[in-house]
Amino acid sequence: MRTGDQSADLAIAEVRLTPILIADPPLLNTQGVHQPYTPRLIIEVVTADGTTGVGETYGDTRYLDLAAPLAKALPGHAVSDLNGLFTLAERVCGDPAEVSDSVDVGGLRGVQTADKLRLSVISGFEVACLDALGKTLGLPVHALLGGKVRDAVDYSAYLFYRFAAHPDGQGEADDWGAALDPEGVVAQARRFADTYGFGSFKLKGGVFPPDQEIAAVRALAAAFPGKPLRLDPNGAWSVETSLRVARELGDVLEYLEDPASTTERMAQVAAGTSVPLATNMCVTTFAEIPEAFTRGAVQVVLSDHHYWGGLRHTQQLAAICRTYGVGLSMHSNTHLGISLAAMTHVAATVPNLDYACDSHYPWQTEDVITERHAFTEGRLTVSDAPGLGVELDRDALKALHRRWLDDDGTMRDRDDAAAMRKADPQWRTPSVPRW
Ligand SMILES: O=C([O-])C(=O)C[C@H](O)[C@@H](O)C(=O)[O-]
Ligand SMILES: [Mg+2]
Repeated sequence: MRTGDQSADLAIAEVRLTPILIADPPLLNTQGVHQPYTPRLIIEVVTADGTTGVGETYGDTRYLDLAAPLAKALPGHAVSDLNGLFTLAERVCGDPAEVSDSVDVGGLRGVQTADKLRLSVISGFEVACLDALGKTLGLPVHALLGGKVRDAVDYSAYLFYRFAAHPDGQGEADDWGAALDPEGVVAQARRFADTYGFGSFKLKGGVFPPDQEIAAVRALAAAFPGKPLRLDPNGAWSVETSLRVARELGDVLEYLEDPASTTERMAQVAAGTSVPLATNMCVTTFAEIPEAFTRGAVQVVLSDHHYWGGLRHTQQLAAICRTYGVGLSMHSNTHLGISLAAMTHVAATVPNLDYACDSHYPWQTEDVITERHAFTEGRLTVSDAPGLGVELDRDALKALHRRWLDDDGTMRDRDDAAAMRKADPQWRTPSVPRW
């Protein structure tokens, strides 16, 4: 690696795509339960003078299908030409075969569109290019994005109802036990607080009838007085139910996340409550912003560099939110340390990141980096090392890729409803509003 070399050859010589399967605990959401293993894609770009940058994104088949032509077209393209990366992707990626208007379970992030799939793929390449560029120039990614405005980024505990073990007995065992009632949720929160120092808590809801989830949030409020709390049923409730929950929990919620699906329903809920509404479902693209913001349907947007199209798009989203006086938080779903590094770099550059970011990372026991990120007092220190500041663990990558190769295809596309059918053969993705 040549650092600080202004005359380095930034042209991409090689791109490596490695699909992997990573262990995921039996976490519950409104669609079902997480699979024992979930797909991710690790992207490496190697410059002509041998610097390697790494990126990470979704690894389901439809993402792999778009990543392959982009990887093939990239050699010769400069890692510094990030605008050109988007143009190239539009030209070579084509339209994905399978796009539906159903909610994408790989992150429960609103409807699927061809653009969103493409942007999710580009984001992994953008991060890899920025990592390579930073390593070449001897600069951290946050410096390439304009510089950090904070030295540490706050994260929130991401609480889930969960089974003790996967219904089919597969997957990696852990010692968290089941969390299916308020006591279980509080015990989980306690462990998150003690181990990582998190000072705010989000409960993934939409799993049990609302009164049970209200009881769980009340129990959290009693156990952690004054701490910011969030509840996210992923659009499972009607407008009436959303308003009832907002009334009952208004005194303890920092925000209510996607209580109802669609901008229309969110606008109706927002009109009837002063509890801020957050979303990572009805505002997930720039095109969805005007209607939602002008109607006051959401007060907080959860950014996510994966599906917004990278770190620079996240900064653009932040600027629009600032303009409209809408708050900004950060969404997460099952991801590894490369993505957490990218999230932390961009979060460090956004002045109006008003809330602690979500991260699934504590639930992930496997990683492809040599040194895992460590939360202290619920925060991650922003790395000043060149690039992302992480190093790929090639042995781990190989082993997780081996798992992907050995899989018969059942785990290669995340399907929480199918995973739930192992426990309940009649289970179908619930239609919304569910309650
Ligand atoms: O709405 C959210 O915050 C998410 O969808 C985050 C995650 O994808 C989560 O719900 C999950 O993985 O079950
Ligand atoms: Mg959400």
